[in-house]
Amino acid sequence: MSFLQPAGQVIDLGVNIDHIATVRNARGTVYPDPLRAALIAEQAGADLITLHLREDRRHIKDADVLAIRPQLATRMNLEAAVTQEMIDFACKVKPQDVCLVPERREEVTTEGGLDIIRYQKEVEAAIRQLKSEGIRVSLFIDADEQQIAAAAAVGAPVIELHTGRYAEASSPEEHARELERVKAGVRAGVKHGLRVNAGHGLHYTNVQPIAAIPDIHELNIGHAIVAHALFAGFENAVREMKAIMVAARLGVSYASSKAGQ
Ligand SMILES: CC(=O)[C@@H](O)[C@H](O)COP(=O)(O)O
Ligand SMILES: NCC(=O)COP(=O)(O)O
Repeated sequence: MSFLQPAGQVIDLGVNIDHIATVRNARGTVYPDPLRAALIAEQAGADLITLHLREDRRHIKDADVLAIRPQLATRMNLEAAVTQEMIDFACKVKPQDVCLVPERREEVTTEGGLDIIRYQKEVEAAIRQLKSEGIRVSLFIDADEQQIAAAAAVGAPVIELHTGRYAEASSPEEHARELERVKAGVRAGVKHGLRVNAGHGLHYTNVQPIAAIPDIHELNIGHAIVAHALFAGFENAVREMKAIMVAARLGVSYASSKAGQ
């Protein structure tokens, strides 16, 4: 599903389900299930499902990617580091999109964009291999004119601009400066004939100016949605647990909604 904006432009929402797996892995349980989250997200209007198979497997696992891929009605955007292991795995799974991202084991989250100039050879080889499997490749980069030009030069059809600095801006001046940087990045991407997406750190209160940029095709958002879901659904979750307990004590049946699985 896509949303028509007043200007007649369409923007897609990619729901990143990484942090469903973070909650699951914190207890080593099988719930909450990222597949279930992906299917609910699609029903709620997500245009694609994004998931990041980190090298340390801190959230999404190989088995999640394999289970989710055939179940999606929309498309899968698999985020992966530029390593031979990840590229081979992606070629096996064959998601519609692969977004190549930088990775540092010790980082809490993806801190910046992939340096296409520094890793030109590796990125070119990865794009070649992924393209040969019919996978569209996106490069997760900073809104930097030189990186954008390099992304076009290595043959990527899509870039995703890292909006982390925009999202973390701590003053109105910095916010305005970072928004302008993203806008300039979008213009540069369009000039180079690239499809431009964006994401990272976007929230219910900062997404509006980014979503309003007409040439952005897609926003990938995860952490804020998962965090908001906790409170949007918390009341029902408590109510349902209490109802199950009371029904059990009274010996009456209660149809549980498989809550939390
Ligand atoms: C590349 C990117 O921006 C997303 O993968 C996001 O980083 C969510 O995953 P992490 O929280 O593991 O970084
Ligand atoms: N590529 C960005 C993404 O998938 C979502 O990042 P975040 O919303 O979890 O920060």
